[in-house]
Amino acid sequence: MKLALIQLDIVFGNPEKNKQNAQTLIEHAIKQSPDTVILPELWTTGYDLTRLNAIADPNAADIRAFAGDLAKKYQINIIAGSVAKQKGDKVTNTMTVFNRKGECIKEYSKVHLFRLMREERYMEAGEADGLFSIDDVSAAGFICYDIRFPEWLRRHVLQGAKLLFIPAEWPAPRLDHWRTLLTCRAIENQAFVIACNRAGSDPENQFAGHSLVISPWGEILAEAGDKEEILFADIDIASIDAIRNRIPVFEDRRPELY
Ligand SMILES: NC(=O)CCC(=O)C(=O)O
Repeated sequence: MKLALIQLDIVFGNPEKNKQNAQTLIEHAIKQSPDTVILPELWTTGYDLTRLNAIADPNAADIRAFAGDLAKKYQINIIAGSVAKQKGDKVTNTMTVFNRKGECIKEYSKVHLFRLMREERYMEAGEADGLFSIDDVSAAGFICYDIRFPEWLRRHVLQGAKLLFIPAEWPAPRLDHWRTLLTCRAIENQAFVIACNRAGSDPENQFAGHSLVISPWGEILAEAGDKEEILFADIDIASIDAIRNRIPVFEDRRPELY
C-alpha cells in the first residue's frame, strides 16, 4: 500500500484557504499514484477554538463533500484527518475516512481531549471506537493525544486493526515524546503506525512536523522534516504476520493477570 501523508502548514481559523492548500497538495501527491492519503488533525481550522461557532463544520457536511469528491475522482482512500464537527450545540474533534468510491466509511471522534491546549473547554469527547477497513485491511484511527493511552490502541489491535492512522497537531517541544510514543505503539502492537502531523505555528504553538510511518518492527520507514511537505511511504502488509509469527506477543499475553 502506497501512502501519502499531507503534512500541511495550517492557516489559523481559515477553512477555505486550508481546503485550497490541501487540494493542491493532494493533487500533487496523486502524480505518485498513492493508494491512501492522510491529513492532519483539525486541519481546516487549526486550534482556533474560541471561534468554533463560526468556523466548525456543521454535521461534517463540508469535509464529506470535499474529501468524498477527491476520493471518488482519484479513486483513492482518504483518511481525512480530523475537523471540528458541529452537531447541535456540541463540537467534536472528528476524523472521517473515505473509500475509493468516495463513500464516508467511518467517523471517529477523539476520545482523549488535551487540556494543555484547552480542548476540553470547547469540545466534547467521543465515546466510540475507531475501527474501519481500507482495501480489505483492518485499520483504526486515533487522534494525537490518544497515542498516550496504550490500552485504547491495544483494544483496537485485539479487534484486528493492523494499520494505526494518527492525524495530529503535536507541538515541537515534545517531538521526543512523539517519536518515542509512536515507535512504542508500533512495536508493542506489531502494527504499522502512520502518523500525519501538521507543520508551522499558531498564536500559541510551534508544531513539530516529523510525520512518521513506522513498521511493526519499530523501524522508521519514512519521516518528514519540520516544514510543509508530502511524505510518501510504501508498506508491506504481509510483513505484519511474519513479525507476529516471529515474536508471538498475542499468543503469549496473560490477560488473566492484567
Ligand atoms: N493536539 C494534541 O492532542 C496534542 C497532544 C500533545 O501535544 C501531547 O503532548 O500529548
